[in-house]
Amino acid sequence: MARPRLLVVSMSLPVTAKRTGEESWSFTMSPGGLVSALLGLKEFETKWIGWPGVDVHDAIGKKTLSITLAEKGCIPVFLEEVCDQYYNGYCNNILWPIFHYLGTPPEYRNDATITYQSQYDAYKKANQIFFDVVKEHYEEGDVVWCHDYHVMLLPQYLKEYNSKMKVGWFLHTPFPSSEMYKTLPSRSDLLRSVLTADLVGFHTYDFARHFLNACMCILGVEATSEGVVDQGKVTRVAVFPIGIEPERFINTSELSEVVQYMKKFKNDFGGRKLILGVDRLDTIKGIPQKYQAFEKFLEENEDWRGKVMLLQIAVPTRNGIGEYQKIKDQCHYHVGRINGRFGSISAVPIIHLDCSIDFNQLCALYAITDVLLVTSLRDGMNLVSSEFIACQKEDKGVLILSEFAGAGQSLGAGALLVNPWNIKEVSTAIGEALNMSHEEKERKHKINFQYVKTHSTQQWADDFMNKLIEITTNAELRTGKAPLELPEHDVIQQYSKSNNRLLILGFYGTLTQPMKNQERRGDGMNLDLHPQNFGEYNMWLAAENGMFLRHTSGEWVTRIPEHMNLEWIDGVKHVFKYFTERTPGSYLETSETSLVWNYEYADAEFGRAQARDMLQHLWAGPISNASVDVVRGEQSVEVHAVGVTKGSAMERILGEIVHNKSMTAPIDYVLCIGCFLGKDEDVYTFFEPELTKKTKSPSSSGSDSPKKVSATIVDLKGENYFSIAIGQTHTKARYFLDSSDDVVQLIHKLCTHKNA
Ligand SMILES: O=P(O)(O)OC[C@H]1O[C@H](O[C@H]2O[C@H](CO)[C@@H](O)[C@H](O)[C@H]2O)[C@H](O)[C@@H](O)[C@@H]1O
Ligand SMILES: O=c1ccn([C@@H]2O[C@H](COP(=O)(O)OP(=O)(O)O)[C@@H](O)[C@H]2O)c(=O)[nH]1
Repeated sequence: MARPRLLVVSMSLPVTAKRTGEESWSFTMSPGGLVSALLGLKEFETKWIGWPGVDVHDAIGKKTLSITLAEKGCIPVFLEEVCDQYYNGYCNNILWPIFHYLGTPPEYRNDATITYQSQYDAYKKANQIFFDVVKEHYEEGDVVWCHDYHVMLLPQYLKEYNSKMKVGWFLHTPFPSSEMYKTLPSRSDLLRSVLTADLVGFHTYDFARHFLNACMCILGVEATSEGVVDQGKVTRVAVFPIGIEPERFINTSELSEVVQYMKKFKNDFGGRKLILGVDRLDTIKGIPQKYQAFEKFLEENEDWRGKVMLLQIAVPTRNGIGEYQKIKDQCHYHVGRINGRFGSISAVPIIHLDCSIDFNQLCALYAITDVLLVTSLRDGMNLVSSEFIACQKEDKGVLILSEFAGAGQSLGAGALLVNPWNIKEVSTAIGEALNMSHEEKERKHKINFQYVKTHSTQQWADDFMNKLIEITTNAELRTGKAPLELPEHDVIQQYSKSNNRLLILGFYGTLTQPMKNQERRGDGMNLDLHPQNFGEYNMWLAAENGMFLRHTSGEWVTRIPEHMNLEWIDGVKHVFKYFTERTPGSYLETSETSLVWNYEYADAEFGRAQARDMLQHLWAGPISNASVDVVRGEQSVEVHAVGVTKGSAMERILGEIVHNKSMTAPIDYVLCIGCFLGKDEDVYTFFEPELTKKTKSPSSSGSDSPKKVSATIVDLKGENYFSIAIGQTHTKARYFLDSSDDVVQLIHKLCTHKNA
């Protein structure tokens, strides 16, 4: 299959432009791992849309820059006056610290024009500008891949413009715990927008889990292992750890120019062991902590003084932000102090460079490094670690890696993992690395080299794109369209023509109004699915997702599958009871396979807050390893065994009904109406295989026979099957009805027609 064209959208283009004349431009590579990684995307026809790193206000400038960038496959986004409050403000002074657990910054107090709101407005405006550029260049079939926290509103703008666009969003930073994320004032808008994408990707499982948790706690939507389900729409959430382009580093480190650099540097360093740090000069990289740990090491290991040095490449970044200027001063302070303390006339222990370096020199440094020291306080991935591994030569170095970098999960096995806040621990790790045996270094390197070689950036992009294409293609095949208006005439016609009819009706929201507090409190009606409410009808009642079944004239029978693990129930009940006692008006509904905590009669705001806390307790405790689904209802939290869906119960229910009814003719009419959660929508597709096959005799149950229902039981073709969702725009049902009133009217018409 031909690969679609890829529109990559990120804040920064891979090159930063500098004006050299009225119509001329020069370029340097933009800093950071995102750019390094995406430059490795070779197998897609790609256009890259982003900010060129410079403000351009005149028409000639914009035109000439656009033409020059087009030769590099890049399309500029001119952010002009919003740039400062957008990039330095909302993105890097609000989102970045929150996403990296550095806290929520207070509003600026010394400039009334820079407020939280003004920065968020700039963020919205900038995302709108990105959208305008994508819209201008989008061609049908393109995949739009949005990158990072700078463009969280873009998926929504794109989908509102064209719901068929294939849109992915990938976050390169950590996604913080929901406790941290929920401090962000615009938390809901950003989540809702991201959820409009078809696929949402993260570097690690932790980040994905935090995101799902935030969606559940803040938006109250259902989160499953597949992603987020909201009003029937599923947003897939998955993990794609990024890599590097290993060949680029391996090959470069073999160039003769690089070998020359290696010799030169070794000579310059005078035989001392080299500890290397390569980071953007960012608050998250823990550079002051690194210096303190090195100082501690020198303090406690007199023998090593003069025999080891730390070279820190501190790549300039985000100079317009006060915090970044402060961190520079802090680093300089530590370097001066430590060099003063442990330096000699011939050498100082730390070399700190406030600049980026040439790629060949970087590879040469990686190749001769004895210890790469990564002390990020938080880091999405940290590609420097992988680059170092790729460049290593015969005499292997050791990777000391912060456990708070995403890379810790991938490269931890071949590294010394440290907590960068624990100065003593990092200092000890430095000693361990410097004293490590050759064999141990080889062993560790081998593990990581294997990983780095096989998890390339190309692989990462392929995985993400393949998943995105698979999801969007399947979605097209599965429904291809929104549900249709119900052809009422056909429903009635087919009903009257048929001999053996099956009507499957949901209860809450289908036969009842969706209930709000006041309504239920007011009328005092008992709306439980209780046989006494249906006693006069000849029908079957299924409760608890089909786990219990009875005819109105009979007794309840249990249909719990054997081997269903229900060990989690006691622990969950304990947590539910705790919250019931502390939330006036809430109550607990228990059953054999599920537990529901309902706060519909509690104070709405407090109930929601309690539900959020309860979910945290559940995830951390009783359900952390259990096979359960957690369903967050509008005013309830439900926990039930995995796989307990209405569709999976259909087979059992049907078997029971058929058995009891001693059916002679196959079912030739099915009407299935409901207002179900996403996971229960399989009830609509349960009969679908029947529609595509011819009715077979009981003896011809060959391998192509649908597994679910015997051919003698059901005879459906398509025109006599109607699946109907109430009030859902994304659904597996074929048709929709607006409300339960419509359901009642429809049933009424079927009855009168029959009786006429
Ligand atoms: O463009 P800047 O503001 O100078 O920032 C540079 C990039 O920093 C961040 O990089 C992240 O992406 C890397 C690759 O996935 C990852 O390894 C690293 O841990 C992250 O910090 C930022 O997310 C990018 O958008 C910036 O371009
Ligand atoms: O002078 C330099 C030194 C390093 N890098 C690159 O910057 C990236 C840093 O990526 P990482 O994922 O480690 O962290 P980020 O800066 O994205 O937070 C790596 O690809 C480095 O090769 C750079 O552009 N210039």
